[in-house]
Amino acid sequence: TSPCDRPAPATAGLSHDKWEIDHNELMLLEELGSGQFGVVRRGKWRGSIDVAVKMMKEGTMSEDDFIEEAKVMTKLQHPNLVQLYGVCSKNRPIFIVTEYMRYGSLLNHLRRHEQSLSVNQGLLLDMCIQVCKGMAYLERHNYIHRDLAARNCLVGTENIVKVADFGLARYVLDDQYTSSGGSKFPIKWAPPEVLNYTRFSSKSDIWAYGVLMWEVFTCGKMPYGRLKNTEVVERVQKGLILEKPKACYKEVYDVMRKCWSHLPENRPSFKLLKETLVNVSQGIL
Ligand SMILES: CNC(=O)Nc1cc(-c2cccc(-n3cnc4cc(C(C)(C)C)ccc4c3=O)c2C)cn(C)c1=O
Repeated sequence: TSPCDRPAPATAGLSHDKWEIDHNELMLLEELGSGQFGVVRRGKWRGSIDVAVKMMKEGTMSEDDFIEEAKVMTKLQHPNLVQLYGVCSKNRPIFIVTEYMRYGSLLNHLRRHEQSLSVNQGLLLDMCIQVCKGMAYLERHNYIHRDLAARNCLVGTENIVKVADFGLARYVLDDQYTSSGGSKFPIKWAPPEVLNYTRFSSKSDIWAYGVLMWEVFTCGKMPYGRLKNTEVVERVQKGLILEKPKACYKEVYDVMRKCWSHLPENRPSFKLLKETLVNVSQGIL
């Protein structure tokens, strides 16, 4: 009998994993910048969908572990999370294909629009609430970001803010980034238990979220100014915290301070934080 009249094997089509993207369906456009894993470009997927494509530089990522994790990450879907569409893992370098955010990193956005943003605390608080919603979703799914900061959030149209690159820190091969003594380790966003034991948890994400709130209400200042990492470690371990930003309601600063409770168990959950911040925004605005 000819192959065409034999029934297709039951596995036909399943072998093409839905998180695998055919690179022939991608059209690469301008470069957006480069991050921990190398160059990122804007692109079009299937002719019309705007995407960002990370082109993994050799030796920057433990690729096989990541490709395994990608199956889980594509299932994390929320309006305030930058969506992972899939990976092109059949060739090297591998591509990570995500949703495209038109206005780039939140940190650059804050710095660029300081004049108009510094007098609009309602908008600043709304940005913080959007990040909190995305993080509350990750918390519900027991997913830890490990590098939450304004630089790792992205801005879209209508002041939409989304959390990016959640969980990717686990696949970075650069010791300067992964070890707490390294030059690229995000010391200024780390709580005592991470500085001392690199113990990451949703409660360490909460500490980082408090620093992100401080970044938002200072329109992108560097936390602890020009202090060296060693000086920041000393201060944090002694219980010293970031001072209240000038243009920041006391109720908002009180929320930041709760995120910086020395003991992880004394910090709020993202679920509770969201309710608190929404109440604060209704109360003061
Ligand atoms: C104008 N619009 C845009 O530029 N839009 C966009 C810019 C980027 C972009 C461009 C260059 C570098 C990076 N970047 C930055 N930090 C990173 C940090 C990490 C960790 C592991 C250290 C957390 C991993 C990857 C990256 C990374 O790829 C990004 C996110 C990504 N997306 C989705 C956009 O919509």
